[in-house]
Amino acid sequence: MQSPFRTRVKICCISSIAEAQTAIRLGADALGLVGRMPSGPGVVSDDLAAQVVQVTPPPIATFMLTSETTVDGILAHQRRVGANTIQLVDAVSAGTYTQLKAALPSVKLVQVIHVIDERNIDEALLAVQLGADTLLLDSGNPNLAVKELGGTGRIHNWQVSRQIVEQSPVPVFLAGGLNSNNVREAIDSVGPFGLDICSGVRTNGQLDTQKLEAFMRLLS
Ligand SMILES: O=C(O)c1ccccc1N[C@@H]1O[C@H](COP(=O)(O)O)[C@@H](O)[C@H]1O
Repeated sequence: MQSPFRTRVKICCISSIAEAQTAIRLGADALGLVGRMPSGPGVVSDDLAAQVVQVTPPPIATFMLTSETTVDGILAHQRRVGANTIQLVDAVSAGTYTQLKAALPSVKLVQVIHVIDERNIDEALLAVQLGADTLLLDSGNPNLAVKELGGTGRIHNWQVSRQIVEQSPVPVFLAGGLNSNNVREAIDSVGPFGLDICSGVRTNGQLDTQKLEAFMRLLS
């Protein structure tokens, strides 16, 4: 899929209504709300996530990040939060996308691929075949004893990510360690549809307006 005229931006780890409003004011296309995770700095309660969803106007998308892997667990999480997009940060079994779409026809499904090596290309294309609406390439490691499913602040192998972008029939977001120092190189080398950022626009865990403004100015 070709890049849009302006690379889209999802601001993740939203931790208050005020942060959501700041992100929207500065140009975010989507907000990320991190549910319960085995590790990572961005987790918020389902109650807060639901409040942010309630105050977010169209056309801004609300991405609920879930580490649930069963259909029932994912549906229960979505019912608590009400987001219009579900970001699956862990691998799910083959029939999951079809069952989620049947239960939630208007909710979009984003599959995260943690890019480690070229084997992730097949994993990404299979997720699309099975029903993922969008891919998001991040830098976690689901093979660790305590899984890392995102929020690492690290970049990954962007050459593999580029190959996924070139072969994917659906939009691809790039995540993992992005900031205003590397965002231009990320866009030029990977050519993603969108970018997804958490730690790179924060200071001491709080959304930093100056960092976010600097980041947004560098997009094309
Ligand atoms: O932020 C977290 O705590 C988190 C935990 C588990 C899964 C995803 C998480 N956040 C996502 O990770 C990406 C990358 O973060 P960073 O920019 O490298 O800090 C972020 O965009 C969120 O989508």
